[in-house]
Amino acid sequence: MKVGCVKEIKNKEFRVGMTPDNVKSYVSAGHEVYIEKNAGEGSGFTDSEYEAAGARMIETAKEVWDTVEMMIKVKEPLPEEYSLFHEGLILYTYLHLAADKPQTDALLGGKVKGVAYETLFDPKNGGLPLLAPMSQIAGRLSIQEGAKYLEKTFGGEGVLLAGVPGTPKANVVILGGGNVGTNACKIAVGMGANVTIMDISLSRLAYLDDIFGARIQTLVSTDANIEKAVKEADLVVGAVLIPGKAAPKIFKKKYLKEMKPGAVFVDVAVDQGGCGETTRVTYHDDPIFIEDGIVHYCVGNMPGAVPRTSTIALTNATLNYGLQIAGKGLERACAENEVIYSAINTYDGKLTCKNVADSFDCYEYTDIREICK
Ligand SMILES: NC(=O)C1=CN([C@@H]2O[C@H](COP(=O)(O)OP(=O)(O)OC[C@H]3O[C@@H](n4cnc5c(N)ncnc54)[C@H](O)[C@@H]3O)[C@@H](O)[C@H]2O)C=CC1
Ligand SMILES: CC(=O)C(=O)O
Repeated sequence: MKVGCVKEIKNKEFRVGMTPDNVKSYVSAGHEVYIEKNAGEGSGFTDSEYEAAGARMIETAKEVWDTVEMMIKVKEPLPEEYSLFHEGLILYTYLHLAADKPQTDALLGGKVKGVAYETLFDPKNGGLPLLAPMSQIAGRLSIQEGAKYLEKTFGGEGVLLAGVPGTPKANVVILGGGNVGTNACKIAVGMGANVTIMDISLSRLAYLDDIFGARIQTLVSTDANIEKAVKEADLVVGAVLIPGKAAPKIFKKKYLKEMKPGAVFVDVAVDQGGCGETTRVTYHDDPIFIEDGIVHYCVGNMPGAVPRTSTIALTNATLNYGLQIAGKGLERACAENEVIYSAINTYDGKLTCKNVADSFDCYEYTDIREICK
């Protein structure tokens, strides 16, 4: 198959969909690989490394889009890229459609086979194996960024997470105890903060209680518990997910006025629309805004800040499923490994992810198994 990769065009996005080592794997499997010149620059991969691995380096993104049967990216396509879609193209990337109707319309209209990293569910491989590595990174970064924006000169209340002997430690409240939440917890505990983590899953809370023991407080995520906890919080991390769906708005606007002025809210779940009523998307070059005295950090591509680590971590996970899809074609890859069905969000003009369809009122859901054969 002809597979390829273009330079990401999202604001301050430096990750890339394929490394030179990935290229070697695709070429060894008999595929032709097309890479846009300078695509790997932001992650520290040079054109000559891609060429040595067997890639054909292409001058423009348009030529790559026009040539390939399978495009391997990191972020969702942006409006400037919609006109480059062609019928039957396999687009293997993060899509986050529940937060993006224009993109959903473009993929359906272009009859693109949209294979979304974030909904691929593989119970034998950790649940959401193509989301997990970026969630690990974003979870860890959420505390690093939160600590920075708690500094007075960055607009925060002027509190050090760990405190020092004789002063109170900061209170960190984490909403959602999955991959982002667990990694945020690890760093916050490591930095010496008081950590409270909430989830709707009791079994997840039991797991967190087992691994962190007395160093954290676990609570069921209810409106009452959230309202009580955030009043005392210095840093709140939004880390909830219902795969494919728009995030539930559990961090309410009315809480802001009851919180400490200068407290920070890092909404990692912003890529699924955000779990804060006051969340709006921000970018790395202007990552915060202040509403009702609370600093909001809502960057939808947090791992893009550490692209070398993130590209390697992401492609470690995407390579194996990507090789299955390229090697067998999407249809046979699904038939032989049924977990891949769960990643297909759009196919032949139909919306095939139930949770995405449920997040909108306007699309009919089609069962992918009925049409992808
Ligand atoms: N902004 C960014 O750069 C990045 C954003 N993300 C996003 O972070 C979010 C979380 O991802 P993961 O941790 O990997 O998901 P996950 O599936 O591992 O964990 C989500 C957790 O949220 C819990 N949850 C669901 N509803 C809840 C509620 N009402 N209250 C409390 N907990 C609730 C679930 O039970 C689950 O344990 C996703 O939207 C993901 O796309 C991930 C990586 C990078
Ligand atoms: C998960 C995601 O959207 C990201 O890593 O940018």
